[in-house]
Amino acid sequence: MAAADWGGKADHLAGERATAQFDVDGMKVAWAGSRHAVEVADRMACLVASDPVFRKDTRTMLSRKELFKDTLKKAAHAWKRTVELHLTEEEANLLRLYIDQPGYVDLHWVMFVPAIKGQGTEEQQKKWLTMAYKFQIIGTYAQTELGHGSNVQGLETTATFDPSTDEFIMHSPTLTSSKWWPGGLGKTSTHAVVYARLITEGKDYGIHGFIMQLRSLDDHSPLPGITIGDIGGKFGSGAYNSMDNGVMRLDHVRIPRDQMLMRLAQVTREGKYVHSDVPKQLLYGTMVYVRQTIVADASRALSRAVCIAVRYGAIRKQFGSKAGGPETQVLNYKTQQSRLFPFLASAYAFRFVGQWLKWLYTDVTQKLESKDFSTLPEAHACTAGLKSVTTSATADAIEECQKLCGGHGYLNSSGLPELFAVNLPACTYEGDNVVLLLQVARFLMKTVSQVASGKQPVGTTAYMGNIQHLMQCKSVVNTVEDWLNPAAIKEVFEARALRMAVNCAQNISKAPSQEEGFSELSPDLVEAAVAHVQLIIVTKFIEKLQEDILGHGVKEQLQKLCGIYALHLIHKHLGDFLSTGCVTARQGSLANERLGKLYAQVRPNAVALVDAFDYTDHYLGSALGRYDGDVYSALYKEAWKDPLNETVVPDGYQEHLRPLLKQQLKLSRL
Ligand SMILES: CCCCCCCCCCCCCCC/C=C/C(=O)SCCNC(=O)CCNC(=O)[C@H](O)C(C)(C)COP(=O)(O)OP(=O)(O)OC[C@H]1O[C@@H](n2cnc3c(N)ncnc32)[C@H](O)[C@@H]1OP(=O)(O)O
Ligand SMILES: Cc1cc2nc3c(=O)[nH]c(=O)nc-3n(C[C@H](O)[C@H](O)[C@H](O)COP(=O)(O)OP(=O)(O)OC[C@H]3O[C@@H](n4cnc5c(N)ncnc54)[C@H](O)[C@@H]3O)c2cc1C
Repeated sequence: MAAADWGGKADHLAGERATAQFDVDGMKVAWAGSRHAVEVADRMACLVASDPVFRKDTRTMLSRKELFKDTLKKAAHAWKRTVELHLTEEEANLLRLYIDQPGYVDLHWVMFVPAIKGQGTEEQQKKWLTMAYKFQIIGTYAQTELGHGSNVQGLETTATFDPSTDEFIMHSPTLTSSKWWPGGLGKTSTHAVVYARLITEGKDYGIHGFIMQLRSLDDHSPLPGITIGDIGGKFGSGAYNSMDNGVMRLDHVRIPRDQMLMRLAQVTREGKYVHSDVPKQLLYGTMVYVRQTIVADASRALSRAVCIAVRYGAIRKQFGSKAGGPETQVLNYKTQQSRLFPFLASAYAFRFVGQWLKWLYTDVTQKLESKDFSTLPEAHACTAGLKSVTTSATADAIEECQKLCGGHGYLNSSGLPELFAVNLPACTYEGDNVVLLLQVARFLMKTVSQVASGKQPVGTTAYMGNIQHLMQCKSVVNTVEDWLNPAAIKEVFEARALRMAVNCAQNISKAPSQEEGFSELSPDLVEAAVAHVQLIIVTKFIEKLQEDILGHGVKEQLQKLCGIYALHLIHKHLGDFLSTGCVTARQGSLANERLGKLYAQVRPNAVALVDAFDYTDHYLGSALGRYDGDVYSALYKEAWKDPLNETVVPDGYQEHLRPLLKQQLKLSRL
């Protein structure tokens, strides 16, 4: 499909494609999840690529105002096309994805609507979602404040119930209580779910969600008592600057009582606070939902960076043989392979774990609907942990891909700077990654103590039940080939994760208090959480390989990638594996040897493995990652689009350059 917008010109990567040892179409299905998923993604990607309104090749050259207006134009056009073409929800989501420009619509669909769905009563859903689905209102998720983001319980905005009028008074009592960051709040949203401390009958009941109208639906001006604006430019050109992240202060703004989201708790007409029989953590349900979607975003972003670096690495040549032979493709350097192929493997690993996480989320949601809350802690730990590990790895990998592409990777036209700038904040939003890993660690410490008291753990912590074996087992690996055995790989990952968690639990128990111990050991706890999450990713990749995978050679390639993913982690975290006694130094070096062999086996398939991501040139947005590999013409062409090249002699020459040169010339003649 990527060839569709390539137009059948000379394929500089044809030789690379000819060496592939597997069926690329089959791999596309494995990556996308189903044949249907490939087809619908293709259709939506082509729809976007062929529509001039969705062009993005000069995006990084636009001023903030131009970029913002361009985002409004694209969002409105996307909605028009959605309605005209009667797109399904799945198609509309993909359309938004391939437009590839962060904007208010993301918050509307990904947070505002889910917050009302999860926390609103049926009546509230009917009222607000009806309008939201038709874009009669635009909503955002206003939780974070200038003074607090991670510590949600520390938010300061108040919602004080006034029984005399049956209203809540929404107020920002301090500067630090100003809402700060919500996407779309700055200039676009007409409504928001605002999180505030609920105060009734003189008592503070903590954080709850409220629907507020922010702007007039006639002229878009802020409603009385509401001060609102954009928080300013962000990292990188283009990138997340298309989003109007906002600041908002509330001055005793009144809203009707029925605009408190009342599924989890209610305030009666008399002002009595009533809590439903559901866990209060469901207040955080929207974040669980979004964290799950962010894992899929991470695999997509990583795969785009890898696609660019692999294709460019196959085109770029540096240095020849001493005998004056042809120059070497940089992708053939072993150092490039050992830096890049783990990212290729990680992209596939994150994709598959993201598909599993989506399943887990759906399963938990169904259980919650029938009032079974037992799997909520695990869902929280899995979404928090996977969001954290995949986004951190992705941001680091995109940065490394820039270096893998040398100087040209630093150009905006490579697509990498923008990709990095857009994905970097995923390490922070929806929960800072370290804060989230500490949540995972908290869950692990609880599980360890439950195991100690004889309770059998389930789900992703089931391995902890095998504590007798895993605390003392020694890896059976004795040859390089033994590292091909998934059971041997899984065992060392399980043993490492369990031993790190148990070590932490034992050390915490020596501290004066649980809280002090947790705080003192938090760096170790974060590492234990990472080990647990990496185990989940490795396990889900291995489980994926047990499914029916169609297409010649597809499963074999995935087996190699799974091996690379697991073994590169053993190599990278060898200190953990050695210090916990899970592998010996010799086994560690055998793993590294195996890794080198796997890189060599993947090399002839590398370009085809990134083709299987099925990205159009439009979506990839990279002169270096073009499907046809015609990199140099593209770089050359892109350079001339820069506004600096609009004139031969630059603006500023007469005022600043000419006088300087003339003066220096005069001085030299003296
Ligand atoms: C195909 C689709 C295409 C779509 C198009 C693509 C577009 C993609 C767009 C993507 C858009 C993304 C946009 C993102 C915009 C960003 C938005 C935001 O950032 S919103 C703000 C997010 N804020 C946070 O995440 C804050 C982080 N902080 C917290 O979550 C919490 O405060 C805390 C968990 C860190 C601490 O909370 P606290 O109440 O103090 O908790 P305790 O530690 O005491 O825990 C109490 C108890 O609760 C459990 N817990 C905590 N969180 C949860 C949860 N979420 N679910 C379930 N349970 C939870 C915790 O484990 C404790 O349990 P216990 O049993 O007591 O141990
Ligand atoms: C691009 C972007 C978009 C966003 N969109 C929205 C939005 O739409 N709506 C919304 O409500 N919010 C939004 N946010 C806010 C976001 O959710 C918060 O920034 C995030 O939750 C982190 O909180 P913080 O900024 O308070 O960081 P802080 O908590 O102040 O973190 C600062 C540092 O302290 C560390 N730290 C904090 N607590 C602990 C701890 N307990 N133990 C150890 N270390 C700790 C962190 O690791 C970090 O290194 C957005 C943020 C960004 C960057």
